[in-house]
Amino acid sequence: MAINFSHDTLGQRLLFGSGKAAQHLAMEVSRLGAQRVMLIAAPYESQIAQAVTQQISVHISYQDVVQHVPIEKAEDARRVAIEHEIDLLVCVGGGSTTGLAKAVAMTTGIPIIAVATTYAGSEATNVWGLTEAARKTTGVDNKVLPVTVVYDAELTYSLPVELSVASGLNAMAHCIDSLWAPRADPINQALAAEGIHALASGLPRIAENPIDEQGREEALYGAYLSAVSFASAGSGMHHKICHVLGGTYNLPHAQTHATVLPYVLAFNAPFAPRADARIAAAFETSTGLEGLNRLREKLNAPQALKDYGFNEADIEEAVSIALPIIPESNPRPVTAENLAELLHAAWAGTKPTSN
Ligand SMILES: NC(=O)C1=CN([C@@H]2O[C@H](COP(=O)(O)OP(=O)(O)OC[C@H]3O[C@@H](n4cnc5c(N)ncnc54)[C@H](O)[C@@H]3O)[C@@H](O)[C@H]2O)C=CC1
Ligand SMILES: O=C(O)/C=C\C(=O)CC(=O)O
Repeated sequence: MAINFSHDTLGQRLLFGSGKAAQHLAMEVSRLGAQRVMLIAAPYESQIAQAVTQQISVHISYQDVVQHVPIEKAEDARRVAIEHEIDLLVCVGGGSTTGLAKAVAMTTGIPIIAVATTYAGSEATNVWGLTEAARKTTGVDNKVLPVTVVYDAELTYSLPVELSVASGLNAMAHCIDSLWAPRADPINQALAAEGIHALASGLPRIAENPIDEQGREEALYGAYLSAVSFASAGSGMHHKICHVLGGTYNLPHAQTHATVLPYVLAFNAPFAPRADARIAAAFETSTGLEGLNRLREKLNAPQALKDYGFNEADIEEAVSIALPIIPESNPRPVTAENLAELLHAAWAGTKPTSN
């Protein structure tokens, strides 16, 4: 078969090493010649942030982080950065913290160093997200891509197992959705497949022992691959559904991804045999869904959207918001009926099966 595609690779430095975050961060701050650092870290992440920034000088610390980046929070952080003439943003935390740093970078152009402490992967994408009037908007802008990412598995030891599992499955969703997303190509598909493999290996080790260094390192490695493939391939059907659930109904991000993913895989797999074969190979199972379901059982993964605050009565509205934004690249035609059926199943937590 002829090989014919175009692919953009984003430029970013990655420093990966357990126990080395403080040293790596100091090295990067000095390399960039930054004088006025704004540290962004949520209250839960402040202990980690304190340890990681001990070798650098922080001009101001900012903690007002809210998931899905409400516009008024973004505007306040931008104001603070401008008032303090900040020349470098250092964010230490999960996707919400990185998301706030990105919102500041988007309008000010201030560079970011991201020290990631979950598996959301925002640190490795040029995708921003903002929520205004109960609608989440996402966009792409290279200004928001952190110049450097620092990964240190030890910083993730404190992430509770339940959140590690949900966040790891958010990364898994980046990989799986990338296989049929609008800009899917052989390069991002290869990264996605390796990401699935790494996450499937690392996450069960974490569920068994949250301070398992190998498991934590594999999960971070998988998260990075997942984010690079997602940034390159774009948002597929799965991400569009989850953005509506997160932005409009304020559902928790990682748990929502973890719950919806098997339903989207079950929905698309019969219409995407090559993607399914790739997912199955990465899981070393006979179908992708078998691999994902087995992993989810091992991890005791989130099961039903009703457990995370989604109301059955909101399904119709969610369908009407999500349907127009589902990409045409989706392998299976999506209708109001089959999307409502998918959301009903995800709401109730019935076993995801292909038909
Ligand atoms: N722009 C992009 O490419 C992406 C953006 N996102 C965005 O990221 C947000 C979700 O990020 P998540 O990381 O799932 O959640 P999060 O950043 O909201 O973190 C969840 C909770 O875990 C705590 N936490 C983080 N790291 C910890 C650690 N090591 N130990 C103990 N507690 C820790 C946080 O303080 C928070 O309370 C959403 O707003 C989502 O839209 C997610 C993926 C990609
Ligand atoms: O849904 C995801 O995991 C990926 C992208 C976003 O969440 C976009 C954002 O809101 O920053």
